[in-house]
Amino acid sequence: MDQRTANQYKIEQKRLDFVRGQLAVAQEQLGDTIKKSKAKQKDLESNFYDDVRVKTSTYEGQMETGVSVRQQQQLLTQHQNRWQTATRDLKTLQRLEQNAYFARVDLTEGKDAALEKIYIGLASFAALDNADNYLIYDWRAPICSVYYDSGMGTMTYEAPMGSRKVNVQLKRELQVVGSQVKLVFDTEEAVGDRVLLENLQQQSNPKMKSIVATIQQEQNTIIRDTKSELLIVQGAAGSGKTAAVLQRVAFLLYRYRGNLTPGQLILFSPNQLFNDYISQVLPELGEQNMVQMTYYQFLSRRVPRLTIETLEARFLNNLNPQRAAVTDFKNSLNFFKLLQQYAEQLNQAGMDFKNILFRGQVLISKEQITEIYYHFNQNYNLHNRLEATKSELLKIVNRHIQSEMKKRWVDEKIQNFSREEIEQLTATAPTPLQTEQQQYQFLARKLVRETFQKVRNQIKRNRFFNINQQFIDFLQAVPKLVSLATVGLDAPRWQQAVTTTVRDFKAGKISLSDVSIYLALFDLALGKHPDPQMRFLFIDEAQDYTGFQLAYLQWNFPRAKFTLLGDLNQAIFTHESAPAWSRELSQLFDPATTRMINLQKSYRSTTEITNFSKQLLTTGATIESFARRGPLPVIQQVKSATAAYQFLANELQTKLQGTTAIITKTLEEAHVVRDQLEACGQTVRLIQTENQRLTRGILVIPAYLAKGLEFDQVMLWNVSQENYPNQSTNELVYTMCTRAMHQLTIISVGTPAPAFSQVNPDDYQLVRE
Ligand SMILES: Nc1ncnc2c1ncn2[C@@H]1O[C@H](COP(=O)(O)OP(=O)(O)OP(=O)(O)O)[C@@H](O)[C@H]1O
Repeated sequence: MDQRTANQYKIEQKRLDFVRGQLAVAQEQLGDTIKKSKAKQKDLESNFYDDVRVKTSTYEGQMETGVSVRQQQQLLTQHQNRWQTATRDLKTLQRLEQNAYFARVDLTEGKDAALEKIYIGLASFAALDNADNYLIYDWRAPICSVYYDSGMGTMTYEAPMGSRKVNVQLKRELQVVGSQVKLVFDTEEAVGDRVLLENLQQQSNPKMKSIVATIQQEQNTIIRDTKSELLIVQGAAGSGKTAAVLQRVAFLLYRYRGNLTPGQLILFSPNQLFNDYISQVLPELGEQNMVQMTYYQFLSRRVPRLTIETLEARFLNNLNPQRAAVTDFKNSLNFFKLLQQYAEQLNQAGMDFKNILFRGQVLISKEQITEIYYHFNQNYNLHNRLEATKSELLKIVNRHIQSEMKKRWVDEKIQNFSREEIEQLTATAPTPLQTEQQQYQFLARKLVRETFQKVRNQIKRNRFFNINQQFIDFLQAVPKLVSLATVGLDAPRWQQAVTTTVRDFKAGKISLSDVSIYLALFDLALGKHPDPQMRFLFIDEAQDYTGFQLAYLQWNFPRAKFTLLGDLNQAIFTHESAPAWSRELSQLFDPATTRMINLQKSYRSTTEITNFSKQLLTTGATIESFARRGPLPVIQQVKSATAAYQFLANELQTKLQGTTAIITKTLEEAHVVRDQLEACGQTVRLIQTENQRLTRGILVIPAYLAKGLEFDQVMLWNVSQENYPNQSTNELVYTMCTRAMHQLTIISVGTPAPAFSQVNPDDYQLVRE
């Protein structure tokens, strides 16, 4: 270390010592506040009524008592809030104590201004004697943006009041662990490759980590965007789309703090395993997780009685190259528009209702309901029409009470009541029941009212709307609404598809495309108001969403700004309609407020793995790898399945560390591989549902569950010509290969898949048995 560098270390160490000193005092003060406020709260609670002036004999006395109780409660809440806030702040300081900051930027803002030294960390911390003197800046503070943007000298950053100009004179990476400055490194660039490389070389973890210290410039743009209604992040596998969006959530919560809660941000993720994988990132940054769910969960919680096609079934169906034109049509944005058009027409005619029953008899017939529904004038919209109908229906139910009271079943029930039961039931009578006649009337009314309550609830919950029939009616009506020829279909083909859907539906089964249609129809026909609260919506692996689904989400969350993360090269479910995806988006969102950011650098895998994988794609040329080296991918060609298992078992026993995934095409294959490896004496864990947890060690996992995840070593099971015969599976092979961080081994029983013939033979090692 030269003298200059040694001096820099000394200066930084001295400053760190100072900051840690302040942190220690601040922690002590907070600890004190917590102790005192808790004690005060306890004291107030135990003496609550002693301290309240209780006077109840006069009206003034009662008023005074009320005021006194309220004051006492306010005091209690104040103390409670105080220690809760202090506890939260203390946690932040404890995090800073472990890692005070990770970067420094020296800059001047405005002519003749003094040089400012900005230290960037996970949270802000001000000097004890001067609240305006920030010793540490939160990485999300507007000024910190210049650290992540490239270059030095004059730069601008976006502050809430507009753009600000600064002159950046120094960018310094710092590695601080507890009380020690471990690394000081000046860089001219944005975030130097050195720390990034060091981070990426580490072994993977079953939980994703935050990347605040090494956010790259394009990622910074994604994180800090507040203007776009639609932000599309198209990026290669491993380019940090997911990482960036999680930091974006943290940024938004900071930027709009006080006005935005984690419950107003929703992330749609590819599967439950992925949710588990990313679950620690936000807590690590001191924020709570946003709402997280899969699209499947979003729908299935509303249709508990229907069995929706599973992720696996959907994947297997889509592997079939003969993908029905019908499904493509149903998945399109146009189909959503058709549905809207159909729902609009329901204002004039065509709503399907069910009879409202009471004790097995028709109380209000569907014809009667239809008549009521359509007798309101043209100005009613679907929502008002329904509400008005409901209140009419409730009135009718009430009118039935009088006649129902005279029915035999009522009389029989009352005659069978015991003395105690009668006493109990009449205890709530508002006026004394003088005669037996009065008592009888009271009981009969009560009985009938209670029995009608179920009917009332059904009305309130729209149970008289026959959604199942409406859904079938809609499918039948489609040929009248659109010329099937324009979407590459004809009447017999459509009819056949409808028959299959109806048959499955009657058996309680429904596909993922159909369930979206079913629920959208339910919402539209009933004029449901969408959710106005959600402010930001994120979709990971958005390339797997159909135009219909995106339109339905937009309809559901009309106030939310959308961020879509996708890699059109990894469209596992909808690959053939990938180009349609972007076209449909431009119809859903105003292009003027849409921004598209392309991430081309892949951070996950070594240069060797990235170079290899990108050649599997015709469009892969633009993907760059981050300069991290490793061994060449290996294609191991063996003669038989037995030899393949033997090879796999040997490999697993020798050189593996960290996480290893054996990725198979289907779940069925995963079962076989697990059983065979166990027969060879190797312990492995099978991931067969998305509800399992990821752990270290060796996992066997089908491709569709490995989406979005990463592992130190990846072994692809049997990517042979036989198993992956054509081009349509190239994207799947690409997705599987790009799960590997350090090492990739591909096993093939017999000739490897044709996908590999596109790859330069120098970029992998072919080992033949
Ligand atoms: N700026 C960064 N600093 C450090 N690590 C990063 C950075 N960007 C990405 N990474 C790491 O690269 C890996 C891949 O990132 P991520 O999973 O976000 O990529 P992705 O684009 O969502 O990938 P895929 O589409 O394949 O799911 C992760 O381990 C992530 O932590």
